[in-house]
Amino acid sequence: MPRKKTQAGATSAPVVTAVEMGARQREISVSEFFTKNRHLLGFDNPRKALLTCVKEAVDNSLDACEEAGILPDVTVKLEIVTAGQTPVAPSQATRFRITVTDNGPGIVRQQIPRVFAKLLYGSKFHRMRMSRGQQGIGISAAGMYGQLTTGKPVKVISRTGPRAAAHYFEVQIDTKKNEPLVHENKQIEWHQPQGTEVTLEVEGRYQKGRASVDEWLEQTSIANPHVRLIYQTPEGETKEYPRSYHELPPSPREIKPHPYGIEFGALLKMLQDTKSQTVAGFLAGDFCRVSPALAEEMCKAAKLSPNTKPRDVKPQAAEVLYKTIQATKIMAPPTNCISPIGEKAILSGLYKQIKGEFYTAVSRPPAVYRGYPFIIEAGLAFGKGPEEAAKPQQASVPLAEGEDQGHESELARVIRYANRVPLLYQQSACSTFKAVLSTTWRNYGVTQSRGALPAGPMVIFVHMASVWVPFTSESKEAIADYDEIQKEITLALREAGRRLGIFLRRRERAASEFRRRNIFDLYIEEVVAACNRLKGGKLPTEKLKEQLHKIASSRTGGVKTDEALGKTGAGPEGLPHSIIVTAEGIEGETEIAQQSPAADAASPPPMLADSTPTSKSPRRGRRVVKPTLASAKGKVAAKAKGAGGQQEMFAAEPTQARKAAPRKTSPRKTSSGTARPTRKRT
Ligand SMILES: Nc1ncnc2c1ncn2[C@@H]1O[C@H](COP(=O)(O)OP(=O)(O)OP(=O)(O)O)[C@@H](O)[C@H]1O
Repeated sequence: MPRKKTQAGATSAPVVTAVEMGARQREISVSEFFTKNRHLLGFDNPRKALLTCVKEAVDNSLDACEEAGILPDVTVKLEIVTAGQTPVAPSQATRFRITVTDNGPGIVRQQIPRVFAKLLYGSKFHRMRMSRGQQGIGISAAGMYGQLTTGKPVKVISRTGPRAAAHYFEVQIDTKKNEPLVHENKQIEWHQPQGTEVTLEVEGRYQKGRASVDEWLEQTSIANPHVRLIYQTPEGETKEYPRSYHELPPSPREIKPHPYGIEFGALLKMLQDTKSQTVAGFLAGDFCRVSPALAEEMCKAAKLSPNTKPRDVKPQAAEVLYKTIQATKIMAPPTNCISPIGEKAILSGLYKQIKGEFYTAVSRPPAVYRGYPFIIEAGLAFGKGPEEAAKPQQASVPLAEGEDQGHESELARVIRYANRVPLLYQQSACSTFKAVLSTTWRNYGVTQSRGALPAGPMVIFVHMASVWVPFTSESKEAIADYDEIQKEITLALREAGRRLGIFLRRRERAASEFRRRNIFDLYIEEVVAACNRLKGGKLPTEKLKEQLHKIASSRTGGVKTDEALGKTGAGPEGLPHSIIVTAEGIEGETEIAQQSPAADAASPPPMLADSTPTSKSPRRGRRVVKPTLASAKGKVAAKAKGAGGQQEMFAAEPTQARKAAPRKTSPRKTSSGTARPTRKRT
């Protein structure tokens, strides 16, 4: 190799000629690229890699079930793989076997090798329809990671129906070619009539807490209350997240691209690829919201004959057409391609998983970014639950001026979702998190330091549903900061915050009125006795007492105070899609709160309550709710029929409007078969 001499006479590094450089040029396969850059796919450290593998497999199972119209039953099993016989503690283990089984439609035999061992191969990338998966990378990347770290192939069992045979495959990726290598392919006996089971062996680390597999599954259950999820932890524990919503989300429709959403290059490509014979036909047929009349109008404005063959349109004419399209008023894209979670299901999920005193949910109307329709949803769970709230405050040291109570300094927790999938990493890069920070929570009665999260026992839920979620990277961890998206999230959070503000203000006012009333009530006995003495014992004391109690009540807010404190069973007035939990019972969307136990009755005993709760969101587990009464306005109250029983009885009981149902404690079986008392609200 020629070496150049520097001016000082020393020999420099070898010089390479263009020919030599040319000889080194090589195509890079997508698998090779992602092998080197696996951090881009969420495999940057063993703990995160374990989560990414679970996430990709579960997302696919849920997508497949929903698309096939099947209520998903998904099992996730994490097992420790040891080299020798000595058992290893889960936190010390470095290798895991992940098995995810679903009851979905299965995968046809011919497709299995490419689905699991070829990057950028999938059914979702090219269509405009909401789904968890988008890119066609996820599960094959997880398989590739397993292959890279343990050398083991992906094992797949799939069956497309009870009459079809179950097929077992072992596949790996040929990373040089990005093509599958099939090591095993046979028919087997499988106990499931239909579905798919994927087994991956990977290097990983299991640690509970924030951004763990446990947290991800818990959050998945919040946003997907129609899913029944069973999780077998590496510790050998089985947790079940029961189905609390028995309807599938409405199936999203596939739509065509909106003209505003495409870039010039994409238009050129579409003109070449279209099956339409004329430009007008192309515009009306290949885009949504373009009628034949509008297509003709656009052609006219672009000075292009509507009958021109699309392939004959020259780049210059195409550019004029592109500008014309952008300048034309076109209806926003249809939104039936998106399936939001919905206020009821969000409330149900939050109520099921998080102990609190106030819950609310907001679904915004559809909006559009870059031609892609999207919907933002927000939810709030506030408080620690009435049991915690009722606990006597610890004798505390007097607070200095401006100093907060202990729980006040606890920051809110934000749980983020994209197309129903929890996002656990890169929080600060996410548009949802930025919107939470920029919301002025002080306006809603919550303390907040400048540029910080609001303080208090609060969980803030944000969901973006779209046909294409703009993630900041292929690992799909944070949503990019488009102005339209940011604005919608802010509006949803403001509405949820406004409702929280109403609840807090009302509760504060009512509590102080109630204290005042108690003081009046205390003196009524004394006053009546004194008056009676003055009148020589001839006073109708009971009547006077009753009158004085009435006055005390009306002077301290009357029924309104009782309502705000949850003492009447009336719903939270002026707070739509909300639940208020008080020591007396629940108010508002009581039907939602009742759905969990009903669901439980249909499925084996859940073990959720047995799992360790996270510090800021203690899990509710299964709870028997005993809402009190229907208000005189005809609001319904739910009757609990006993522990774990079906709780579908909703009856309007206007006559009982002031009688609180007695609450009992009844024993209930846990998953392990031991009796556990149900929660008692009083
Ligand atoms: N359990 C399953 N049941 C049915 N089909 C499946 C299952 N798992 C994967 N598939 C099919 O395999 C394809 C590839 O899955 P993969 O996870 O690689 O990509 P994706 O889900 O399309 O997108 P992303 O990379 O964003 O996750 C899916 O599009 C789906 O059609």
